[in-house]
Amino acid sequence: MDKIVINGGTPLVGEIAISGAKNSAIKLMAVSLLTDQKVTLTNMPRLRDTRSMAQLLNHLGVAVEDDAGNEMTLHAAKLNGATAPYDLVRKMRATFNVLGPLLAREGHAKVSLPGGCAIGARPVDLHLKALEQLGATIELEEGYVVASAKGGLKGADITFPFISVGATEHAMLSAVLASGVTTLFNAAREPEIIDLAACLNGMGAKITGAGRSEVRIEGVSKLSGVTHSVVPDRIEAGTYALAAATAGGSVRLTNIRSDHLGALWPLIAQAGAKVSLDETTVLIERDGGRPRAVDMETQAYPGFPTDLQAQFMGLMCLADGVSIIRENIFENRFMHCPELSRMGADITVRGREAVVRGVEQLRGAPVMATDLRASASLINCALAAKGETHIGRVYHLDRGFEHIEVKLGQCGANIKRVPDNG
Ligand SMILES: CC(=O)N[C@H]1[C@@H](OP(=O)(O)OP(=O)(O)OC[C@H]2O[C@@H](n3ccc(=O)[nH]c3=O)[C@H](O)[C@@H]2O)O[C@H](CO)[C@@H](O)[C@@H]1O
Ligand SMILES: C=C(OP(=O)(O)O)C(=O)O
Repeated sequence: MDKIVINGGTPLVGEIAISGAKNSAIKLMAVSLLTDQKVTLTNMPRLRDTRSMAQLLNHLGVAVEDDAGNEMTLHAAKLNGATAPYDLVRKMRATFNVLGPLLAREGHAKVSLPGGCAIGARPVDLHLKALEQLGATIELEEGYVVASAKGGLKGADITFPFISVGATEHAMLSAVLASGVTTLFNAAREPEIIDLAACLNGMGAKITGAGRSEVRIEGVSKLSGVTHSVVPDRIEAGTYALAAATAGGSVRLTNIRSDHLGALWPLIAQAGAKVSLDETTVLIERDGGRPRAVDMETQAYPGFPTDLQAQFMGLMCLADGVSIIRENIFENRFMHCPELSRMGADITVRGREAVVRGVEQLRGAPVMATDLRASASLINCALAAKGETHIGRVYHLDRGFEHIEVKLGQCGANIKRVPDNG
């Protein structure tokens, strides 16, 4: 296993090209199960999660051509079966979203309950209820969901009791080949949902309303192949924007969709960094002095993303004042707090809220990555801290950040990956 070593305290200066979105790419890969023709994805990030998804799809019979660059072609001419085993599903969340497509294509499926970051209980009841409403019969057997839809899936009205990104995507992936019309109410509105709909529509699906709370899906009998470019990763972009604000300096991010981070830019500006935006780039500049304390709470899109909560907290650790950070999406997403405290941060967690009293200086320390985005907050704080920080368990980070040492290194960060013999 590797660790990342950062010698902090130098401002970041340079340019970073943002990759395609992990959270879109892995769902787009599952789309390949819905057609016997080729699905080509461009602007694909090269990540541990995309590799894990490719392994699972390959196990199911999908031929995966990966050009070692940023293009991937998936071809499910014929499937090997409809079982997604525990070992291939447990590493991440989105692997579970093969259930609906397998049901739609094969009429039955057996998929292990998923894994993913341990940031809450993360049940899949909404996914299963949606599939049942589409006519599937579902049983739980020894950690597996065993589902069948003998006469095929049938369109239905599905009202989500609260917003779920994964359940919205899963319902869309299942309903595209169902007979009749499906309407989703209280659907998630994340850019990744719009990306998924755009890809499916490019294959002949009839989806309208993606990105709004009400999504209409008119089932079609067949989908064709497609070439689709993955939407830029708003979480990677937000992470590096916050890295520049935390460590100071001047960093330009390219290949972004700045409108996808509408909740972040005003908060970075309130914290004292200069934010200069156009549609596809942003320049973040902060020099001298401490950031200002700003309160923040996470919300479903277009609110502040929970996947940037830890990184925003990293910035607040150095603020002049007290910031209250409220996590509304996941009940256990403060695992980075004790690790940030090792670096000298002053954070008190009270249920869903963290009270962050900014300190003047963070100091390097040995810390441990606890989940994907938590790891990114440790990186950002280590870049700002005085001295050396060793970040263990970087496999979390590798799930979702492409070439992070290279990208930050280009901006002058003193960061390296070394074997962890500890
Ligand atoms: C791979 C991927 O895209 N992951 C993202 C996705 O996760 P994911 O799709 O798992 O997140 P959801 O939007 O589904 O979760 C929101 C909340 O709903 C709960 N819930 C969800 C489904 C369900 O059946 N029952 C239930 O109770 C969850 O535990 C959580 O408290 O959206 C999250 C919220 O933006 C992001 O943090 C994750 O990075
Ligand atoms: C929580 C995340 O991923 P997953 O849903 O796969 O755990 C994430 O991308 O921040």
